[in-house]
Amino acid sequence: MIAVQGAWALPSISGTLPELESGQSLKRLGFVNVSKFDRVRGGGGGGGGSSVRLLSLKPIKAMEESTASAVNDSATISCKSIRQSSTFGKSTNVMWHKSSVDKLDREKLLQQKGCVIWITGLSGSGKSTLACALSHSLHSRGRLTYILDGDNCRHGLNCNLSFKAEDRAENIRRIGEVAKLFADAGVICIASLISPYRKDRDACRSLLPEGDFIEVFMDVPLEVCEARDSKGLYKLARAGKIKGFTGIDDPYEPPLNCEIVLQQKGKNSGSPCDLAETVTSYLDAKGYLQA
Ligand SMILES: Nc1ncnc2c1ncn2[C@@H]1O[C@H](COP(=O)(O)OS(=O)(=O)O)[C@@H](OP(=O)(O)O)[C@H]1O
Ligand SMILES: Nc1ncnc2c1ncn2[C@@H]1O[C@H](COP(=O)(O)OP(=O)(O)O)[C@@H](O)[C@H]1O
Repeated sequence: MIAVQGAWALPSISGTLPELESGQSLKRLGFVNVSKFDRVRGGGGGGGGSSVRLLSLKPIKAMEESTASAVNDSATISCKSIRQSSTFGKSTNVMWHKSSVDKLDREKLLQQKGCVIWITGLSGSGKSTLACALSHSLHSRGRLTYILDGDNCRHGLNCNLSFKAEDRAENIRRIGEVAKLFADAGVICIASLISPYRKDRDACRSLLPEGDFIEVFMDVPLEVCEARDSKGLYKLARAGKIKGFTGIDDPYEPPLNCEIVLQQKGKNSGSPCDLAETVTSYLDAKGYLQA
């Protein structure tokens, strides 16, 4: 059992050996890099087990100093903030805070590399189905994934956005930013949304380090998507009951140079599991399935 009091003020962190001695549990909590502890015997438990405590940690105030840290021998907790404030869009006087636990630490813990798999294509091209098959396949191999589905995100995060071009752009920008956070967390993030405009997808790509944005194009002809029409939306669009439907009276710009193209032209052009396997093999070959 580990007890940690207060997120910024950490008067004591205690636990039992060998949990704490290995540092694993604390690392999992994301607070400290620990190599040495003060040991406290007994403590009224009667079980004779050792317990370990980090003593004399000073409270950290994140905003006050450029580097706030609490040191006890070799145990250090730190939170660095860049002193110079900046402006981002409408956010003025904002500062970046850097934690002592970084992406590499999290990737080591998860034994994988965080990245974004961006699945783009027409409605009905199989984006959501591939996202689910891929997530299932990776999960069964012990890899942590998370799906950001366009349809699903429009139920909450993006419920104030329509399908006009600037709202689609904002939808994609937000999902791109969230996907970036997931990748930074070490997660294999699967974003599945039409994302019809090249420049919006490229903007999301530019948020990530080289190689970490893997664009997957569901290359499925409109006729095939329309024949599937699993939600009946093409029928409504053809009847003029939905305006600005992608592929009917709204544009879709296919990628020019993406990492993976999944073509489904004929009837037997690959089951969702086959398609997921293609993506998994790519991730494996590029080293994303190990730390
Ligand atoms: N006008 C119009 N055009 C396209 N799609 C429409 C539209 N209106 C509603 N829908 C439904 O919304 C889903 C697409 O949402 P996305 O967030 O992926 O779209 S976008 O990336 O912002 O273009 C899409 O889901 P998928 O079929 O899974 O692609 C549709 O169910
Ligand atoms: N690889 C595939 N082969 C044949 N049918 C598929 C495949 N992937 C998806 N489908 C079917 O196509 C329809 C649309 O799939 P869906 O994943 O909802 O597409 P999207 O998310 O792009 O709108 C569903 O009925 C689904 O069962």
